[in-house]
Amino acid sequence: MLVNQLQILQVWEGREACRGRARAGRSTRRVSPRLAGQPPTAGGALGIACGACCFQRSPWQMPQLSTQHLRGREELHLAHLVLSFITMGYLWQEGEEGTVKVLPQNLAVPFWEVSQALGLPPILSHTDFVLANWRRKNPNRNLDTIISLPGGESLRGFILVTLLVEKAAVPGIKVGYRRAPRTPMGWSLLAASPCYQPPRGHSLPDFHVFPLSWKDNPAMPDGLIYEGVSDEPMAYSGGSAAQSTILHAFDELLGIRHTAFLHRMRDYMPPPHRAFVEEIHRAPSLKQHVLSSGDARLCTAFNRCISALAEFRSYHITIVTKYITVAAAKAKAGQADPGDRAGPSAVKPPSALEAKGTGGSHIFSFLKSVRDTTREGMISA
Ligand code: HEM
Repeated sequence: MLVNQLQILQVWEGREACRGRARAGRSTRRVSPRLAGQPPTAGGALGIACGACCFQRSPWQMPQLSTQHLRGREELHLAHLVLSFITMGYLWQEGEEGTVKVLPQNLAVPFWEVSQALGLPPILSHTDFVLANWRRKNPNRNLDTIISLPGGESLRGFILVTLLVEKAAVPGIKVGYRRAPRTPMGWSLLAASPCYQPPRGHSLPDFHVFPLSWKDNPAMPDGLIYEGVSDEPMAYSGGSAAQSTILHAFDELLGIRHTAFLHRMRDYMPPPHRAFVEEIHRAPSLKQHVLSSGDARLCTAFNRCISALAEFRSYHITIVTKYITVAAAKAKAGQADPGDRAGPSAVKPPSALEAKGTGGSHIFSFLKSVRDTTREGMISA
């Protein structure tokens, strides 16, 4: 079977999958086939809400997907989204133990080709997980994700909340780009903060599937071999909102310099986003302009933007604290989120976030240092 662009679109919309299931009278498999003593499949164990059953065969048996029919950025992004989720399902279907070291050629080659065409790394990034992963339920209704992972409603809520934060930042980005000193960027960030709250009825997410990295990950110390692409393993960081362009753009606009880690995250942005951030970096300094103007009102407006950015980051730290504490407590009690169909083991926080004696202290010191560096960007009176 040659999977062309149309089939990928059908996978996206889940229509073919649903029809296929209806014809065959079977339901979507949600149990790990490896655990069930069957060969692993590309998407089955993911419980992907869309067309996973199109990929109910092992990637080793699956025909090599052709990317030659994909046209335009939208289709490429959609293909990247689908291939990245299938890859994640294949690699992590049994959690962090017993991870595979080789991505089969049938999956690796098309994933690599689509990634090259988009200038994105061949891994599920923020671009896939959030920016490309939404649709309207119908023209007048609310947003929904295209693909989700086990994690129930809470994970779907997390994806959409992050998307709303991106949306809330748009006015700030627009004004910031025009570099008007009386930017309402601060308001934009303040408007984004409440978006952090889980939507009504949704609890905090159980990210048992995170971190989905094969860089600096003890479970995959050498990275991943993309069969048919290279014999050498390659290492990539998984998706994180640290790869979101909005915060990088605001930081550059306000002259805030951050860590090597955050800089490295720019490699995970779509090239036009990266170019946008770099263009702001190259432009004459806004802070210098405000300072040399000697205008007290400009200084106040500038500082208000810095405060809003620091407040936003403080709020984020509060949410991350809640998540780590709640997830650790749930894991201890062996409780699952009611919306999570994957069972009690699913509430186990990922090892990188786990309070393994450190209480996740490395994460908090990182996030706090980013917040404190932001505060240091203030113009003193
Ligand atoms: C329960 C929800 C969340 C958790 C547990 C969480 C966790 C984390 C963690 C652990 C990091 C450290 C970097 C990394 O490991 O990649 C991080 C960074 C970051 N997160 Fe979140 N996050 C959450 C929600 C959000 C949302 C909704 C946004 C909105 C865009 C966001 C934006 C960021 C940004 C921009 C960074 C980079 C650090 C910075 O610029 O301050 N996070 N997050």
